[in-house]
Amino acid sequence: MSENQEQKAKSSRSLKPLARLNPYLMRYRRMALAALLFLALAAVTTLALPLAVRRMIDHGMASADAGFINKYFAMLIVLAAIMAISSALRYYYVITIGERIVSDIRREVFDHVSRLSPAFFDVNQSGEIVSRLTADATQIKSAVGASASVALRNIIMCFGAMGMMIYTSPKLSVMVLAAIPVIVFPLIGFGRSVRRRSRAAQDKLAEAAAFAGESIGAARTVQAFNGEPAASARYGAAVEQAFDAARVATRARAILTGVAITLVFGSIVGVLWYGAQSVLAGTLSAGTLGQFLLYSVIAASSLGQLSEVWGELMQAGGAAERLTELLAEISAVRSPDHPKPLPAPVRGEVWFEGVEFAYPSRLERTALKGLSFAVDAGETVAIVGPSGAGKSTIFSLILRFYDPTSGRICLDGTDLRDVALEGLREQIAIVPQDVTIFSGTIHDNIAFSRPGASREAVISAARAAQAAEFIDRLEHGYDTQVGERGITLSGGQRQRVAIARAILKDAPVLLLDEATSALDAESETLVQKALDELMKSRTTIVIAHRLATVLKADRILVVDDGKVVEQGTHQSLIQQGGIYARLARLQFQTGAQDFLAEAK
Ligand SMILES: Nc1ncnc2c1ncn2[C@@H]1O[C@H](COP(=O)(O)OP(=O)(O)OP(=O)(O)O)[C@@H](O)[C@H]1O
Repeated sequence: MSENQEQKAKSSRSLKPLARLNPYLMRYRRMALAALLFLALAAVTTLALPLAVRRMIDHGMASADAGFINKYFAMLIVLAAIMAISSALRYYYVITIGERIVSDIRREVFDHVSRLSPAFFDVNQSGEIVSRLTADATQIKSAVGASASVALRNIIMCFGAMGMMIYTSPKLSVMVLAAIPVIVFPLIGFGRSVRRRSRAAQDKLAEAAAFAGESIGAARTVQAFNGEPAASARYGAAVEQAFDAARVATRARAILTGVAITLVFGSIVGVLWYGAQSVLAGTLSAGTLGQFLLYSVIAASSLGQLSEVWGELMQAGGAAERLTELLAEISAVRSPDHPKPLPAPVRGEVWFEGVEFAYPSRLERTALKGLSFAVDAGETVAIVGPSGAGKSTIFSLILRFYDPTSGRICLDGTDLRDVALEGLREQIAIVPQDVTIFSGTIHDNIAFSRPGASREAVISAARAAQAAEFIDRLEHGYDTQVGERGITLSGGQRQRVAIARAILKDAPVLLLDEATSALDAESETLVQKALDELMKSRTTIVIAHRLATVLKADRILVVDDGKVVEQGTHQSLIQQGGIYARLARLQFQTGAQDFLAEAK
């Protein structure tokens, strides 16, 4: 067991994690109080019933007084009505609070997780997080909504009935009370082990869900490699593991229930036998024994129900623990408490000064090793270098997905760590290699970079990005559904949507990761035209894969093994005959060879 798991196991031996739900409950104080009030009212009316029964047996029936019996039956009806109304209201308030709290938790966890820095997502599977949002949240809902109220009602009933038992017959009660430790201690022990096992089952389920999400998301790749049997086997094994864990948890709960009922009813039967002897001996009235009997049945069934929901509450404790763990996760990258303002408007100078960086998930390998360069406002700089040199890492650091281990990165002379995160990212537009298209309309996808943008603004960005023409040809134009639940766009179309997004954002700094996949000649021309438009009059840093791009750049930075190893224009670098010349020959293929031929 890893240290982390051990810690989790240790902390999962109590109901304490449920206390983490308190702040949420406090938000709905009034509703909670109302629920508590009706809960108590329903319990008290239930507890009043046996009193009526005794009086009826001892007075009404013994003396065959019809008027007395009628009066009592009328009272019973009133009691039943109070019980019915208060039970209905309790149900309404309790379930509503449960739903409300879980909606709040879901929103908060999602808000929090979506703001965590990418370092978190490097080591956590997205499917597992989604499973926590759905399965764990649902468990909390049933706990807060149902189990907690059942538990509370039964605690009130149990104590109330026990009090009334003592009032009815102290002697019989002493015997019952003596049996209680025998009943309660084993239950507590069992309850703990149930909770531990439930957490294990939920963990296994989350693992299975994570794998399913990954595999279904990559269905094409899986099918292309005939990977379905392997994926099915892996998912099947994960589901079976989850089942095994759930069965172990269920077995523990079943034993818990059985043991509880045996202990409780065994003790009651023993005590009643003694009571029956007392009635025969004339030391106890039949009505009193009846009353005692009813109270002990109420106390026992409350205990029985309590032991059942106890397990559920423990499960919910596990779920609350897992969700609050997510909420306690602190983002590695945060806005400073007192952010420095950036100049308005931002000019767009980007400096790297002796930047060292290792990914938090791979600290042993330094990705950037003292990287320094400066990009002037409005300049276009192309970054080239072999695979794994650290080019994408540079982009991640400019966007402040991670902070450098040492050295600093500045925008217009201000260290990125001193600037508000949102303010920084407002100044940067990115066109990534793999464009994410969200499910929604084309309009929404372009306006993603500027929510609330007008239709005119979106259309003009699409025009500038050479995307308007293909959008106009779609059946519903800008309102066409794309992404997961809509049509699929081609590689070139996706890129132009991404460029339109960047044009609409109109930020002073542009990060452009050129697609490596070859587009057909027509798309290529269109994408190039769109990019030319986008790069106009702003600082552009481009991870270049095309000859046309490096030729147009004001300067080329050659990055290798986390450092800038050469700088200059295409021509000067070719003449140096270093890494760039070699890369250019390989990377830019025929285009470069033509160029080299021309240069000679
Ligand atoms: N999220 C990550 N976590 C851990 N290591 C990473 C992560 N992303 C990249 N790396 C590692 O950091 C190094 C630099 O990667 P980077 O993606 O910056 O290279 P690149 O020059 O962009 O390569 P390519 O041209 O192939 O995209 C590589 O060794 C890579 O394995």
